[in-house]
Amino acid sequence: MFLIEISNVSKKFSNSTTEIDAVKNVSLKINKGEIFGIIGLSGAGKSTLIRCLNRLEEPTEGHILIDGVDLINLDKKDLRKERKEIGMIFQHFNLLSQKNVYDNIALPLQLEKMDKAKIDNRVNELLEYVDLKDKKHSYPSELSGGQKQRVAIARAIANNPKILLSDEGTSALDPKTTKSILNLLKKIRDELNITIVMITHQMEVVKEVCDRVAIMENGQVIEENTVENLFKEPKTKIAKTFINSLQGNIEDEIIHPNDFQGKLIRLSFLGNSAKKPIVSKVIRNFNIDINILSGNINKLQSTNVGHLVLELIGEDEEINKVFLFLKNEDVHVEVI
Ligand SMILES: Nc1ncnc2c1ncn2[C@@H]1O[C@H](COP(=O)(O)OP(=O)(O)OP(=O)(O)O)[C@@H](O)[C@H]1O
Repeated sequence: MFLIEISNVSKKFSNSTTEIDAVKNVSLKINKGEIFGIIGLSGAGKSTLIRCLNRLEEPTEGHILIDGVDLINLDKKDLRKERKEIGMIFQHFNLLSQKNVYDNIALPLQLEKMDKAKIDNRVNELLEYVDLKDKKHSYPSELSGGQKQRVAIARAIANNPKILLSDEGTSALDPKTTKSILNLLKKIRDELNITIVMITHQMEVVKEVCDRVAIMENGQVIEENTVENLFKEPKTKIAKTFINSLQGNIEDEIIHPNDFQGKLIRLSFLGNSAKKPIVSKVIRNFNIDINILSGNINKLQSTNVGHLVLELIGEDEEINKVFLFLKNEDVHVEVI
């Protein structure tokens, strides 16, 4: 069984003059222990969708099942209970500025009416877990962005939820701090077995931690893929644009097929196929010339994905033989 089942969820915002379909008929299934990314450009509907997952936003249609329980059918009291299973972090941290780090983390435990000694134990344990023991008495204004997000994460997992939602949780952070927060999220998934759903507009985040990803555009999910396959064989144009936005993937901007006389191809290879001397084999076995135009490699959670853009110069018949050879070597070929 899936831990989260989003089925046919839509959300309309309307006022007297306009109607906006922020989320349109989205269905997704997320496994226990997964880190699932939802990526899309601004306005795609990501925030609205993730907020539907704990009913911070009421879906206009559809169902949200958490461990088989449909949140949509719950009354206020049962919803409050179910929400304890779903922690959430935000781009701007949403800490209480009047309370210090200790009290911010203690808050959800106090709401549970846990006794003081137990709260003290749990908060100290959480401070240790997120590596902020020395900031216990500091106020949010005295912390860096990364430290604030660590406090927010400790608060979000204080009640041992099954799920952690991240609404652009690293978008306000610099790349190094982003990495350390993503590592903390990975640790939370690995050690506490908390399922994480994160929305982001950064492909770096997806590449770094996600197992699977859904791409949203105009309120709809237009592609759902494992991160491996997304990098190897993106199905949609927007997925390709996101991948190309990563540092080093600038081929779209500099390589135009019209500028070359030969056939331009883009090879994608995963894991083992990345280790084979493909190019030299092609040159040795076929009567063609090769011009290497660009290459890069992306390190994903589980494997590496390499891309190589080549110009093949030779007879069509020979080039077709090369395509067949590459296919047999488990290399994906796209003619640009
Ligand atoms: N409370 C609201 N009332 C009216 N329209 C809204 C509301 N919240 C979101 N929208 C609209 O719904 C659409 C989707 O917005 P949403 O914030 O979900 O997108 P997003 O992908 O998260 O974008 P961003 O990354 O910029 O936050 C947008 O057109 C937005 O203007």
